Amino acid sequence: MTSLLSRITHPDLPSFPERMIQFGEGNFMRAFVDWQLQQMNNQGLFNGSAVLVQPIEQGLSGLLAEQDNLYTIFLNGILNQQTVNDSEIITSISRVINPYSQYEDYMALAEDDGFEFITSNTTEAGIAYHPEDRLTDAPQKSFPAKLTALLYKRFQLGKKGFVIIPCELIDRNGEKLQQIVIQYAEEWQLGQDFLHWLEAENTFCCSLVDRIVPGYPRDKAKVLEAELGYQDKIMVTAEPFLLWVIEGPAWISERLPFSKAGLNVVVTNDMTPYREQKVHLLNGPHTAMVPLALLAGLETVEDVMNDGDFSSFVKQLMEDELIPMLNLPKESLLTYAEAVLERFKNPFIRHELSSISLNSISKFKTRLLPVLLRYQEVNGDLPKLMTLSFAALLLSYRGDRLKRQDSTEVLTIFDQAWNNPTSFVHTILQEESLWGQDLTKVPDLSEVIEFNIEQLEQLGSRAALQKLV
Ligand SMILES: NC(=O)c1ccc[n+]([C@@H]2O[C@H](COP(=O)([O-])OP(=O)(O)OC[C@H]3O[C@@H](n4cnc5c(N)ncnc54)[C@H](O)[C@@H]3O)[C@@H](O)[C@H]2O)c1
Ligand SMILES: O=P(O)(O)OC[C@@H](O)[C@@H](O)[C@H](O)[C@H](O)CO
Repeated sequence: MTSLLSRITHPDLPSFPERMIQFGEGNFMRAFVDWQLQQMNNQGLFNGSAVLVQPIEQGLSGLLAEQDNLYTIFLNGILNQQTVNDSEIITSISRVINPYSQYEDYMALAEDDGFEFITSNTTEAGIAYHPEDRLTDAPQKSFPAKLTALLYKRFQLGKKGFVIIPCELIDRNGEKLQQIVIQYAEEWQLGQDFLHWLEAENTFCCSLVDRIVPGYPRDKAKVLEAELGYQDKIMVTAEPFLLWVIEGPAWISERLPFSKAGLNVVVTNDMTPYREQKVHLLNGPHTAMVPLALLAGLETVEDVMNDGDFSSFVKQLMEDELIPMLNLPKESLLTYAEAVLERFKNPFIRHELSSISLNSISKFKTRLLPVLLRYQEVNGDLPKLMTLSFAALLLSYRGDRLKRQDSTEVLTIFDQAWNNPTSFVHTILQEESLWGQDLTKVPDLSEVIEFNIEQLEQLGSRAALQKLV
């Protein structure tokens, strides 16, 4: 039996002073932010580590502590025409605090002048306002409430603020986080001076992240451990490609010298085009392929890309239905789309369709629906491939075919609608809490979805798709 990765098995690994507070210890943050800190440290450009704060009660703090906060990252794929198959032990996390059992340690972070940066990824659900949160809770439930309590203590101690860069995949994440912090400050009556300090001493940035991180390599962990010669319960796999767009002042690039370290980080005063491109041309096709491919029995993004019918679907969806609707230079969209197709084909990582399917309804709403509606407005008819995927999504949410992974609220809406099969499509499309509007008002949409569901049921997903590609 090999030993668990730790500073005992690897006594010569370096440590760095704490400079960043990071909310979120999930796969993505460890393969994205902490990996980038490591690259800057490797080049002597940052000399810093992150303290991780576990945002919810259950998480990886125990496993990270068991491994002295070390873990291995595997980068596998093709970058700039070169095959990359690298592994590295990440040493840029100093410790992990679980505020549910270590609230005092958490609040003590406010006392340390060494901290300059705050980052986060608490999923799309994390940047939310919970009215029941109070300053006196230990800890508060929501991430923004926890952050407000920490910032307030920092202010009371008369210390400088932070550069705050959330990575959650929601639009205008930095502004949204700032708004909720201000809402708590007002609700908790923390005073005008604190509100002024928040504004003057802190820089909230919006950011957009891009790196495919399938996470723990369940299928080959044992083989990898045998190769490494140690056990690692929190190893993480990712693609080599990375993009971080940070909307904020130019001086951020000096204090966080990502670009100097050769990392693909853009600091800009307008991240909108980058977001449009990524959310609609990468996340959109992911979300569109999932229900059709799962119904056809495929398991991974790579399976989709190696399948003639399904890869044609993805390519045509991008070229015929998504790109023409995006308000960006066509050439750059085509170049981006080509790069995304290459990334989807990555033969070295196993990106499970079932993991992408989590919360597919809200993903469809943000990643595809705006483009579908724009297409209808511009062309006066509906996009064929997107509506087939939409039909497959509704079919897969009936609960009689695929395992669904979504909130109880969403699943209850579908279960209730399916109690009356004849009105199922109408009831679901009408549900404004799912789509932000009544979709039965979109010309022809109900009929097209009804027709596509029939096709999918009668012919199966592959044959229904073959009629269109
Ligand atoms: N995996 C990828 O390829 C990838 C790429 C870009 C962005 N992302 C985004 O990153 C997010 C996390 O992905 P991951 O792969 O690290 O998942 P993960 O399950 O490994 O980590 C999830 C993290 O979010 C926290 N969290 C979960 N629910 C929360 C809640 N309700 N409130 C506060 N915190 C909560 C958890 O504590 C954990 O730190 C996802 O929302 C995803 O959209 C993922
Ligand atoms: O991470 P999710 O579940 O929000 O979405 C699934 C994928 O579309 C997503 O993880 C992409 O791989 C990622 O956004 C690429 O940067």
